[in-house]
Amino acid sequence: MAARVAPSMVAPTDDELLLAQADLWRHSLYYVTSKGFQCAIKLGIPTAIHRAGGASSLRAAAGGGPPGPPQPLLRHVQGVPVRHQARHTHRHPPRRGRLVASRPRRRAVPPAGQAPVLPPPHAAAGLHGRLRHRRDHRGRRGVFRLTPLSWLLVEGAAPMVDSHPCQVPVALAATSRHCVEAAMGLAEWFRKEAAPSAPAPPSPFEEAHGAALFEESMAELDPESDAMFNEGLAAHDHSGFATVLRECSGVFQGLQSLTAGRGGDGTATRAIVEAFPGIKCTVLDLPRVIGEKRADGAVSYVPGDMFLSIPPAQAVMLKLVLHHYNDEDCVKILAQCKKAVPSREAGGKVIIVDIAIGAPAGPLLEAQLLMDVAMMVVTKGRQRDEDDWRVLFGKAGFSDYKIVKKLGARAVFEAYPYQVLPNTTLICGFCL
Ligand SMILES: C[S@+](CC[C@H](N)C(=O)[O-])C[C@H]1O[C@@H](n2cnc3c(N)ncnc32)[C@H](O)[C@@H]1O
Repeated sequence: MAARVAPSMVAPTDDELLLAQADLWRHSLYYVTSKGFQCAIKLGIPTAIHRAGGASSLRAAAGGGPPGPPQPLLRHVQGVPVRHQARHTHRHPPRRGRLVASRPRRRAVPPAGQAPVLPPPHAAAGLHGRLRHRRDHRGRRGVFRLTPLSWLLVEGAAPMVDSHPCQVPVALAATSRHCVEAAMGLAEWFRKEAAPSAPAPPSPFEEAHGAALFEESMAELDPESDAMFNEGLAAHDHSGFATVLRECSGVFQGLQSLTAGRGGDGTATRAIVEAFPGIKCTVLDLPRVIGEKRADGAVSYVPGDMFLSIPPAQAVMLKLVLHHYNDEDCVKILAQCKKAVPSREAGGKVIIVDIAIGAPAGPLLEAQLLMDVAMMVVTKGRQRDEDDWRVLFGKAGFSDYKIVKKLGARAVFEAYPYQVLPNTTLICGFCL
């Protein structure tokens, strides 16, 4: 039986329906962009172009001449992170190739009550579009060169760009079957989440694989995949930290001591000491990560659980930590931070490096929104916008906070404990 159209409903026009059909194809097939991107990385195309001196034919980059991958196949690899070196002459500076194809259309703010349309996932990579054959100034066809993104994907060398370790492990982890399978269970997971009486389910990742990402259970279940995820995590977390130290030097200047909560292998902490040799730094991480190590030049290592206690210091740094957790757990962690630092007057503060959703519309905002969904799929965490951060710091009992600087999709915050003034009650910046 045909569905009836209520008199108040206005049916879409033919043109709208034709566009809707194209939208349906796009939304159904965006995964191809991600998988094409993965394919380009697995073929080692950025590395090969780099080895060839920065410009190469795609066939050569993807495995040499015959019998390398057939050109028609390569042409259809979506999201290859390279661009054409089209008509490079001194008079005409190199033009960008067409790999960054159609820009996502601006979407109007949805009417009240209507769900916003999430930006197209592939747009976050800013890479979609087909390779087009062009000739360079020597008449060679299909010559490609590295884009800024492919600089991050060159393997086998020291970081190509200051403080940006190779991001191949990040891309391979994010596009792995583990993450894709977890996302495929989202509808089932939402049903469980919404069930009124049932306990909240674990993350979709844990539901799908029976182990929690970045936790002991994953190492026990599948050590090889656990190692892959941890490698991706380290590359992700360390990328761009030198920029933070340069651009936000005031956050660290004058500090006497700092504890890095969930400090991992201490790479970021060692970079702090290198840039600010006067700071006595401590890395806190789980016993299985710290092992027997207790000191490494100016950095001390303490095994422990930050939910239980954090080694005291003038500042505690939580770099890319809180987005792994829901608000309840964040409040517990921040409570331990407050115990670990002195009053604001004595320079006590918590330094937070994390995403603050709210970039202007475009690739940065799309990346932030996709990272929000990704955290929901793989952990129990989320990304937060500025309002969420304000509410969280308030709930955790901090007197005030400020965003020191936004750097790309991330932001650097300082949160201050209550200021205790003589003969006064506590001052709370959130209430004044
Ligand atoms: C995403 S964090 C690393 C981020 C790190 N702050 C950075 O920016 O490089 C991952 C680390 O958190 C550690 N970790 C997880 N739970 C922890 C806890 N309860 N207490 C301390 N460390 C923890 C893990 O062992 C892992 O090394």
